[in-house]
Amino acid sequence: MSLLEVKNLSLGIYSEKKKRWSKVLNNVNFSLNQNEFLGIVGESGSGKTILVNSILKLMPKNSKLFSGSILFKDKDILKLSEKQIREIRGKDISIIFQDPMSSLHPLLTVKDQIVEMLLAHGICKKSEAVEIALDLLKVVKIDQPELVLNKYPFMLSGGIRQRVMIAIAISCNPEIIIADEPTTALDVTVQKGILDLIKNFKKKLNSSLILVSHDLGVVWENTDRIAVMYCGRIVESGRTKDVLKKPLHPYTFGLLSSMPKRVTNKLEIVKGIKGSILSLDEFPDNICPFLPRCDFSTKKCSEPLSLELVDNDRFVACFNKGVFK
Ligand SMILES: Nc1ncnc2c1ncn2[C@@H]1O[C@H](COP(=O)(O)OP(=O)(O)OP(=O)(O)O)[C@@H](O)[C@H]1O
Repeated sequence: MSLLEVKNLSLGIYSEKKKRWSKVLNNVNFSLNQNEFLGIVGESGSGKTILVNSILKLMPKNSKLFSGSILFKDKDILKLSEKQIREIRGKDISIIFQDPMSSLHPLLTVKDQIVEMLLAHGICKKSEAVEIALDLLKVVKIDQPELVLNKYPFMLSGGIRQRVMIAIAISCNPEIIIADEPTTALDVTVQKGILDLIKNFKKKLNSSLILVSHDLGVVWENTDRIAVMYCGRIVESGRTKDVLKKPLHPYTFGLLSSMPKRVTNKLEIVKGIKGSILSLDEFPDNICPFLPRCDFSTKKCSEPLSLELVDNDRFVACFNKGVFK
């Protein structure tokens, strides 16, 4: 059985301006197995953040669940009370946000933030907490951890802040760690160090990971399975290597063509995908939302479609699977 199962998840957000609901998640299905690393990719606005935040029941106030469930250890997270979900957050499922500055408490030292997490979940006695906080800073490879322990977030560099965020995320040894664009706010030299740390979760912590990124290279190198999102839907999923070596959905193919490749020391011209992502309420619910941008569409593409199993653990929502090969 899977560790986490997202079933038929549809979520709406109310727009005051338009005076109507937009479906930001549309019948999303995926699962996460024990010790598995799953990548979620897609353009900005495709629904990646809203999806992973839903796993911790952190949906925006102006949202409404239309359908679906998120099963973790036989419990539907979406049906838990605020008190019940608070017991799970950080302890069983933790999240590393894109911008550590906005997720760390600005008025608490690093020590206080880690200690608070450890004590809130009963991980250790008060007398042991500072020692454990120090060890955690060593685990995330922070130099001079004793000094960093007493600093406030604004006194630290972006890379160190993100390492502190990771220390907090792993402090309770959670079963699932969600990393939502964990390196986007950091410069390139720091990114690799953070990704190397995250890679180690698998061996050292035995945790499962959901890694959200718009960078296919990052997902390729760091995950076992991948789900490609477009307009609030998963359009293709499967083993990362299978999907990225032989994409079957034209959107995945387009994302891959948009990756810069170095060829004989010259930068190849990136092909990209024509047009831009639709606003979510612009398209009928069950019609392929990629249709207006697709170079391979046929008449059949204006008929309703859904995500179909095509091979071992490989799902695709397209009538013309792999037609561009
Ligand atoms: N609080 C909110 N109020 C209104 N609309 C929202 C809110 N949060 C998200 N949305 C909308 O939901 C859709 C999905 O947003 P989401 O942030 O999940 O996308 P994303 O794929 O994570 O994008 P990015 O890569 O830029 O973070 C977008 O159309 C976004 O404008």
